[in-house]
Amino acid sequence: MTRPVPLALGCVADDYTGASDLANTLTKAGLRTVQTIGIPADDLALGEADAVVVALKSRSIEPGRAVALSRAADAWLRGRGARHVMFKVCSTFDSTDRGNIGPVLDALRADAGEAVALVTPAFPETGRSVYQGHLFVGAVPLDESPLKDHPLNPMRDSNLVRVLARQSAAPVGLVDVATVARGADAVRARLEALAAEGVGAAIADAIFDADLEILGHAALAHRVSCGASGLGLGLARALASPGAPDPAADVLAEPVGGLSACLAGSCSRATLEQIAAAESLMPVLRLDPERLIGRADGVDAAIAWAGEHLGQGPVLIASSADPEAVRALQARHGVEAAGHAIEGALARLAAALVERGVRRLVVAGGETSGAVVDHLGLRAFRVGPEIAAGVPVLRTASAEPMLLALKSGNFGGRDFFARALDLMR
Ligand SMILES: Nc1ncnc2c1ncn2[C@@H]1O[C@H](COP(=O)(O)OP(=O)(O)O)[C@@H](O)[C@H]1O
Ligand SMILES: O=C(O)[C@@H](O)C(=O)COP(=O)(O)O
Repeated sequence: MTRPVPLALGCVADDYTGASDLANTLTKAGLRTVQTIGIPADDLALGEADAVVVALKSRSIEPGRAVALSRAADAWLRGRGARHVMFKVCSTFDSTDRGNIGPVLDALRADAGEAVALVTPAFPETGRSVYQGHLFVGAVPLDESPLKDHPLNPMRDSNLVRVLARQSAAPVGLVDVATVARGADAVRARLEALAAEGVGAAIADAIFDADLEILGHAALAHRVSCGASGLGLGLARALASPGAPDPAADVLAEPVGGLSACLAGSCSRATLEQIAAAESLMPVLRLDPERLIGRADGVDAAIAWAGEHLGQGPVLIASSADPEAVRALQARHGVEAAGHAIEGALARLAAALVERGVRRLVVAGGETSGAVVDHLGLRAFRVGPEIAAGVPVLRTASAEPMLLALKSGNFGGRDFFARALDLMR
């Protein structure tokens, strides 16, 4: 039996949309990338892959469980020859004081035998930049952005050195923009100096892609790093062979046919605008969340509604609501109970849609996508062309293939749903 080619890069992502965002970036930079859902079976045939992104649903679960899953994913990737593993977190650093970024990174760093790990959620293409350790979303600090109202992890502090320190065992330091501007050797030297002071993680400033290229080179001197797609870009550019053929080219070569539908559980501002824009293009059903929590009649009614419309073209079904309505619902049912119940309802709805012939499915929301993909039992995707920054078309590797788009709540322009459906044929 021939031995598989060692992976150039391994990645552990803390949610499914985040994983496909990273897989998109790696693919665009020329790495042949496979996204798996959960830790793959030992004998998964990867084909010709340079990178594997293992998608976990570990962002908002109990920290001990997130650590265990991430360590197992890391061990699988190391077993496939990955020398460097990047832990993919959200570009808006979604987490709470309990974690899970700090506890997972502490564990992966200890397993890798590293004293310090470089951390940056910067992703300039989507407006995320880090300056003096403060995360900006577009022109505003994180704590003034819509992320301050996230249903599961409201982000109320833009100073990431402070945010990560609250959830890490070791002190957290800073690699500032002036050091990054001096190049990869200066960044490596700064990391060594921080490690000598006992610092376990270093937030690195990055404003432009060029900064991330420097950080990617510097990070490869270590066995583990942590960041969002921007760091993936830096790592991929440092690893990809120049002039490699486009790895996304053949994913849409064969149409999958079938019906198409969109589901939205994201309450992010971008998604709310995209749903409003879709209303002039396709039938939109706005779910009453009270009928999804502890009851099944909301899902049954939505399935019946979809049955009437699906034959005529795509439909969109959304539980999404504005921050005030989200807070009111959470006050009545609890944050986690409300979130999980709605995710579960949308997942059951997705399964019913697939049963009725949907083969092209767009899902908005990270946790929502996780619930849907799990419920559908999908295990691995090939990564196709980009719909919008951070969102590729995914193709299942199954005998009866499906096309999916898993959209992070914050991503995409107003016309996202139309663009996705146009590409997914
Ligand atoms: N109307 C609603 N009220 C409260 N929570 C909701 C509502 N609709 C969806 N949710 C929950 O909000 C969370 C949105 O998270 P997610 O799907 O990750 O979206 P995003 O990518 O925007 O963060 C999910 O847990 C979802 O079930
Ligand atoms: O890095 C990002 O912003 C995304 O890849 C991501 O992880 C977003 O998370 P969700 O909004 O929960 O999809």
